[in-house]
Amino acid sequence: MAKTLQNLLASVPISSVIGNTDIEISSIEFDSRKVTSGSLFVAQKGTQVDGHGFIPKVIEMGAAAILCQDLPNDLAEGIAYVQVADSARAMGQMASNFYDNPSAKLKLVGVTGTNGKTSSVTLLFKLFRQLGHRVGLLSTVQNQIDDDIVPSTHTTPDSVKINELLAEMVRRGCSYCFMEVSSHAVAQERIAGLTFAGGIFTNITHDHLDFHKTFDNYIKAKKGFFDQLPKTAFALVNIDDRRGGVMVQNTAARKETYSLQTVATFKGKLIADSLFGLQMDVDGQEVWFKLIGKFNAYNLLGVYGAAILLGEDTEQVLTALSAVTPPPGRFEQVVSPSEVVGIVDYAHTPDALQNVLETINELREGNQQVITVVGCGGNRDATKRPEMARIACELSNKVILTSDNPRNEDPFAILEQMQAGVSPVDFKKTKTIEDRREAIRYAVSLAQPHDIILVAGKGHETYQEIKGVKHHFDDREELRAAFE
Ligand SMILES: CC(=O)N[C@H]1[C@@H](OP(=O)(O)OP(=O)(O)OC[C@H]2O[C@@H](n3ccc(=O)[nH]c3=O)[C@H](O)[C@@H]2O)O[C@H](CO)[C@@H](O)[C@@H]1O[C@H](C)C(=O)N[C@@H](C)C(=O)N[C@H](CCC(=O)O)C(=O)O
Ligand SMILES: Nc1ncnc2c1ncn2[C@@H]1O[C@H](COP(=O)(O)OP(=O)(O)OP(=O)(O)O)[C@@H](O)[C@H]1O
Ligand SMILES: N[C@H](CCC[C@H](N)C(=O)O)C(=O)O
Ligand SMILES: [Mg+2]
Repeated sequence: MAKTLQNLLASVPISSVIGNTDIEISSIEFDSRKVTSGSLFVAQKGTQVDGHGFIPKVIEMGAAAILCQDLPNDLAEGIAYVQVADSARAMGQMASNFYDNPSAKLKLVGVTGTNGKTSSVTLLFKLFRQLGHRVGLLSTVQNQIDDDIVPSTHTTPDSVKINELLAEMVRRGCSYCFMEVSSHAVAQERIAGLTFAGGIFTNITHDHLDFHKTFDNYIKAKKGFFDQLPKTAFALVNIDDRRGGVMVQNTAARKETYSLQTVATFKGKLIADSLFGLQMDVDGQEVWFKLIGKFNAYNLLGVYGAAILLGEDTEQVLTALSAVTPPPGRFEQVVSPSEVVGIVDYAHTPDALQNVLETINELREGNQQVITVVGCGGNRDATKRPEMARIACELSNKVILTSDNPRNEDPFAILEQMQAGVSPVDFKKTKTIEDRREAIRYAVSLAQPHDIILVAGKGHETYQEIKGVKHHFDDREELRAAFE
């Protein structure tokens, strides 16, 4: 189909059009800096600036058309203007049209929830490859098209990027794509216009209140994903989460559930959990998995359920899934020569930190001490800071509070907010060392053979972001170096 503005507007609700829509569009851009000759520029109202202010500039740069919510007072000659109620939403549909609706040409499954998205989509990706399919992946750690890795900048990319990647997946013969759907992505309409074959809900707990303001808004954003699923899709929810039912109350999709506690479409039971893996009963069959912790029992069960709903065979799914390894930076172990167990984990929310520390406490022997190194990100939800420090103290023998991507905030101010969550009794077990490298070295200096050091919050990340600059930093490398 020719990429004319007219064609790109198929299924887009329009308020008004000025100018000729029978023109070729070379690209869709929402960032003025990327506009070239023939681009459609999408003006969006962001959290920092209003993209409408760049309209005169992009016309100078050669834009052929403008998609906007507010028409400018001065209209330029020879430019097409399309006014819509929500430019981000319209852009999603237009991006799908631009790339010939790739999401409808493969089976696209989205995973949403506060924790477990990366873990679940990575398990699905590895599982479906094991089952012999060509698969795509959109995740926090990386995007992947069959064998090729495409670096990831967001948990969920913008709608143009999503469609570009999906189109490439289709071109390369992928029949499935598993993607993370963040709450930001739903709220900012990054998934508008996509055709999903299924959606999975893992859980919802405290995070991102800086962006969504209230927990209710955050729930609504996640629920928004299920509200827009078509009736041909499945909506698979963790029914053990209090909000599992609410998520799917207004969905047109087929509702399915998974649980470790109650009656559900997919029922599991945790039999044993150790530092080497999990033993579970899944729909009446006993299976060993290579992942650790009860939270991963949930991820595995959701993944298993989705695979069955996508038409795979139970036996084959369980056999393949039992061999799958976790994504990088999720309970990743780095063991020292004296057998101090370092664990690098991406727990960056109170719930994740609690889960991972509870898991460690359940698995440790009586004489193993738990030393936790943790920080909280700058320019992110500040309410989780005291909570995470409190949880770290409650569940560890020693806690070192440190920095985790301070971004544009003062790292010491973040640390003070963390310290506010430490009770007077716990104060003597904490130490604050702003420099993360020093913090990790100090933790290692305290550890006796067989002790456990949890380094939480950065997982797979290979940088420390300070004032807009990403400095190379990798918790796993730091642990290895400190162990030497
Ligand atoms: C808070 C947030 O989500 N911000 C995203 C948002 O930026 P924004 O609303 O602040 O944009 P803005 O700077 O105000 O600009 C408004 C508009 O003007 C345009 N502009 C701006 C400047 C210019 O010179 N020319 C121009 O045209 C911008 O492209 C934009 O369209 O839209 C941008 C373009 O799509 C995103 O890159 C940006 O992500 C930032 C980098 C970010 O850090 N986002 C994080 C919080 C995020 O999205 N995280 C989630 C979930 C994390 C998780 O839990 O896994 C994710 O999905 O990654
Ligand atoms: N199902 C789960 N429930 C609770 N905690 C989990 C679950 N799965 C993983 N975790 C914990 O949360 C951390 C992050 O997991 P994961 O990266 O899968 O989540 P995510 O939802 O992709 O996070 P993000 O929002 O940053 O993309 C893990 O390192 C682990 O500590
Ligand atoms: N995707 C999440 C990850 C946070 C990871 C943590 N290391 C931090 O920087 O806060 C976010 O952007 O909020
Ligand atoms: Mg993720």
